[in-house]
Amino acid sequence: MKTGDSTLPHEAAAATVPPPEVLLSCEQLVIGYGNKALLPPIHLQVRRGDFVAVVGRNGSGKSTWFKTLLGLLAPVSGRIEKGVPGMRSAYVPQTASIDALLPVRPKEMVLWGRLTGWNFLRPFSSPEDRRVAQEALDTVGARAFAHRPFRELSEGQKQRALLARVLASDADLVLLDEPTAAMDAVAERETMQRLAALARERRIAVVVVSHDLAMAAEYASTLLFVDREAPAVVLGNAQAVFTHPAFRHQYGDEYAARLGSGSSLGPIPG
Ligand SMILES: Nc1ncnc2c1ncn2[C@@H]1O[C@H](COP(=O)(O)OP(=O)(O)OP(=O)(O)O)[C@@H](O)[C@H]1O
Repeated sequence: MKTGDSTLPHEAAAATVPPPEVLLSCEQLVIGYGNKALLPPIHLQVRRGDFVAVVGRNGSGKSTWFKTLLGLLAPVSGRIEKGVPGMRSAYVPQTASIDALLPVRPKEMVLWGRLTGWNFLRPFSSPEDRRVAQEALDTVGARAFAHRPFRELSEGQKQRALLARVLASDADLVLLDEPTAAMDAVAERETMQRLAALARERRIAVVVVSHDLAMAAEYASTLLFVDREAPAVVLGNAQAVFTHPAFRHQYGDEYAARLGSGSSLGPIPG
């Protein structure tokens, strides 16, 4: 069993500059069901400004890690620390899991993203809330369908609405489970660009599950590769992950090499 290097790139920065705050920390975290470990221990720190992409094949444990971070599933062992006091987190589930729940329109959904704690007692949103919500809807190109029922939207439109909610939420830490799965190629790239900009400019920590490895490599500062079969957890930059034996075993040497070289990618062989 292999555990990757847990040092994120900025940790190598000059010792005189204090590192950004840690917003999420997993200490030898073992995830699984019914006390049965799914993966080797996950050991990482996510700081302000980090953009971490979680990659791995279907059934490899990505959503299980998210569920554990959210407190929906108890860790088998190890610890999770959520950063600083008063920190706000936002979670964007895979679209399918909220479809039926919401007889609501994107406009309200995004506004509600601004409410937390005692704010729930405030019956009306403020002009500032409405301004921020509208700006978020515009940013993701959702203005045209902001007033339509959420459940009538296309999958890609739903994902845009969910992204607008994150933009409006002022969260410090954002966890997104396959936020671009139903988007067209242009929207997907725009979304990854926006998430990278959020991390960089607003100093938010972004953790995103993605099956688009080339896009993850291009925009994320760090990749977390999980592989239930090996089993393995590999943390590092794209180069380190794509050359790792466990990754090459799962995706094939040729495909991994093409990813590593950044050349144009065809479908995954096999
Ligand atoms: N409630 C559960 N009890 C037991 N095993 C489960 C449960 N939910 C999921 N699993 C198993 O845990 C493994 C990891 O599932 P998980 O949903 O974390 O994968 P994933 O990497 O998110 O996959 P995908 O890319 O398909 O979304 C799978 O083998 C799955 O069958």
